Amino acid sequence: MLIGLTGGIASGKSTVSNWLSEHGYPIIDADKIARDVVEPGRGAYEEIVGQFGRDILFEDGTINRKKLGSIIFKDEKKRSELNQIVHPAVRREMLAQKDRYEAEGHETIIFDIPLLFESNLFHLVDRVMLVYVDKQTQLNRLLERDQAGSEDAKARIASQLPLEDKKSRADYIVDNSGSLEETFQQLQNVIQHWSKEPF
Ligand SMILES: CC(C)(COP(=O)(O)OP(=O)(O)OC[C@H]1O[C@@H](n2cnc3c(N)ncnc32)[C@H](O)[C@@H]1O)[C@@H](O)C(=O)NCCC(=O)NCCS
Ligand SMILES: Nc1ncnc2c1ncn2[C@@H]1O[C@H](COP(=O)(O)OP(=O)(O)OP(=O)(O)O)[C@@H](O)[C@H]1O
Repeated sequence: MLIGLTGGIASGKSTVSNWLSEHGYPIIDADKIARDVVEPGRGAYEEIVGQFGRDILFEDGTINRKKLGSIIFKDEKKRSELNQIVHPAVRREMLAQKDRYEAEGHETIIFDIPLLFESNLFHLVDRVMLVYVDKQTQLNRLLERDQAGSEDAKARIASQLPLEDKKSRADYIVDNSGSLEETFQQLQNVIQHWSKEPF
C-alpha cells in the first residue's frame, strides 16, 4: 500500500513523517530528494544555472536556496520553469526508492510529497493522508521556523493549493492545529485503520 503524505508548507508533514518512521514505515521524502538532485554535478543543477544564471549561486557554487526561493515564490512563470527542471528528477528518484523498499518486502510505503496535488502525483499512491492546520497557525509556525518575513511566508503559502481544497480530496485528515499529543493520537487511529483495512 502506497500512502501519499501531503499538506501545506509548515503544516507538519515532517513531524508526522518522523512519527511514522519511528513506527517502522519507510519514508520517501520529496523535499530531501529535491535538495539532492540540485547538488553541483547533478543534471538538474546545470539546467538551473542555465535558466536562472550564476546570481543564484553562493561563492562555492552551491545554490543559494533563499535567493532562488525569493525569485520563484513570487513569480508563477519562474516557479513553473524551476518545477519543470526539478520535478522529473525527483519523480525518477522517488520511484527508484519505492522499488528498493518493495524489493526489501515493505508492504506500506509513505511518500512525503508537499506538492502531491499541485504536481498531479496523487495517482502514484493508493491513499492520501493530509496534514491540516488552520491558516493562522500555518503562518505563525512558518514565520517562527524559517525566520522569514511575513511577505515571503505569505507568498510561499499562496504558491500552493489552499489546504481547504486538499482536505476534500484526502482519505485521512490529521489536524495538526493542536498539540503534538493530539496529532500523535490521530496518527495511532489511522495506522490502526490501515492494519484492518483490506487493500
Ligand atoms: C525554491 C527552493 C530552492 C527553496 O528552498 P528552501 O530550502 O527555502 O525550501 P525547501 O526546499 O525546504 O521547501 C520548503 C517547502 O516549500 C514548499 N515548496 C517548495 N518548492 C515549491 C514549489 N515549487 N511550489 C510550491 N511550494 C513549494 C514546500 O511546501 C516545501 O516543503 C526549493 O524549494 C526548490 O528547489 N523548489 C523546487 C522543487 C520543489 O518543488 N520542491 C518541493 C517538493 S518536490
Ligand atoms: N502540533 C504542533 N505544535 C507546535 N508546533 C508544531 C506542531 N507541529 C509542528 N510544529 C512546528 O511547526 C513547524 C512546521 O512543522 P514541520 O516542519 O513538520 O512542517 P512541514 O509540513 O514538514 O513543513 P515544510 O513543508 O516546510 O517542509 C516546525 O517548526 C515544527 O516544529
